[in-house]
Amino acid sequence: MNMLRQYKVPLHIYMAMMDLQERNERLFYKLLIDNVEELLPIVYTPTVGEACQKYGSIFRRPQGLYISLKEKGKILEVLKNWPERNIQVIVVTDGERILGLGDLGCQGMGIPVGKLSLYTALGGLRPSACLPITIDVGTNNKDLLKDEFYIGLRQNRATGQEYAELLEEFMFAVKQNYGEKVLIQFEDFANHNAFELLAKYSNTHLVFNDDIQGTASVVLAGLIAALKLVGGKLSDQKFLFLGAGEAGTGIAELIALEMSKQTKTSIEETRKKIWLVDSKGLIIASRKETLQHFKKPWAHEHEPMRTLLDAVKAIKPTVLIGSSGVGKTFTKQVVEAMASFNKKPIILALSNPTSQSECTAEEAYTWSEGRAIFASGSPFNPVEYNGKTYVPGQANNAYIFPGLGLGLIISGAIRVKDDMLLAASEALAAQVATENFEKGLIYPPFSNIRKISAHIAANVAAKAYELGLASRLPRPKDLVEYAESCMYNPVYRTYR
Ligand SMILES: O=C([O-])CC(=O)C(=O)O
Ligand SMILES: [Mg+2]
Repeated sequence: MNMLRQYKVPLHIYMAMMDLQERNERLFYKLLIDNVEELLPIVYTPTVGEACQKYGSIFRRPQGLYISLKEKGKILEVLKNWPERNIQVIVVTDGERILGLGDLGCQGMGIPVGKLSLYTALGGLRPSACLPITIDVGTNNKDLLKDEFYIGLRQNRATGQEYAELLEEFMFAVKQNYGEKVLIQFEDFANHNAFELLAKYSNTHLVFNDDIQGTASVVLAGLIAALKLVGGKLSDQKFLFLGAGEAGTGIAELIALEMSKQTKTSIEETRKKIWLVDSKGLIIASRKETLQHFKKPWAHEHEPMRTLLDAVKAIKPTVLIGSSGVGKTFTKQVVEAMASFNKKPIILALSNPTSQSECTAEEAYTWSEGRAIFASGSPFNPVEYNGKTYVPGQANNAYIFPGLGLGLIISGAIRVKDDMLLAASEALAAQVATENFEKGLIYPPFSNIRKISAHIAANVAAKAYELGLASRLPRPKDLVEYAESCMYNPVYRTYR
């Protein structure tokens, strides 16, 4: 840590950490686990975003497996080249929508690598059981295509049938090579592929999409916890989203599902409490014809509203959620409007990395006169306002996916179901302690994350058993204890 702390530039710490991961994996994980709050912003958002942008020029060794269009017909062989055999989790991207940074092509590899290091550090999966994969179908990023250090195929993205066939071959090669119980996490695919891949493979494979489902689960957990601060039930809230992509519609759907379960009303009914704004304004019934299919359920009757500010004023939401990938969109006027009709407005600026955050923590607290309950996708430091310290929470799927994955694996689950995401949310919300609430936090600190992950894993596993989707039998009695006993610990072995 002393050596790492000599670097003042976060990217340099990132590079030193990647070197350490290569040279002494156990020590890498020991540092990451013991200093999680300090190192998470390095190996994960926001620094990992910068690393992906510059990946070609900081490249040392391939840390994961690249599968390109050129390997079509040979994907199984390529998988067999990976030195580890007992893979339990794959995080795969095609690099088309890396965080809120757009198409970074093959340079998106930083994301599967970073996510999997959290699977180990936060969720306790063995490093050797984790496989980062980047599918290279080209990139439409003009700067990268011209960049002499670009590491991927120099062509525009393959689409349509060519794309679908490569992914189909990949999905079945994975199942053939690693079996039914390998978990495949889809990460940072563009909207048009993300929804389709998830729908296509969720009935044949153990898959989930972190941006759609992981984000949904973490936000729902934060909202359940936030109700302890604002009072009332989830169904008493009114939600407005800026951004109707994977995160926005994924969160909206999980909230609607939870409200529908709590109030025993239909999901069509509970969806009516949720409004979404996209780049064309408020999503309303008169736009239905031209909307992408994943936006259609949110097209309610309303007059057109062009801007977020107009929509906020008209809808008067109690919860405002930013998931558009576009920074600085929660302006002073927007936050002031939220604060004008809410005693405690809930404001979540989820877009990553920090540069894409809809507003900063300081802005949220200042513009709401310290009344906002604020959390963001990338971390912000505590803020002093009028002599009081406000600690913003980090509403990031990193709270959920390591524990969710651990729960799926220890139960031998063969499918992911929405009820498991709800179970994960409830477990996370239950981990927020009184002392966290007192600081305005709606998430527990990351310093306890391994304990939190064990609780999430236990709740998810319990749900898998309940649904008859768990194949590890008999069911362990105490699932929290069992989850903890399965977790990897980076300790040196004693020499004999
Ligand atoms: O990586 C993160 O910090 C969260 C995430 O999945 C994304 O922004 O795409
Ligand atoms: Mg992501």
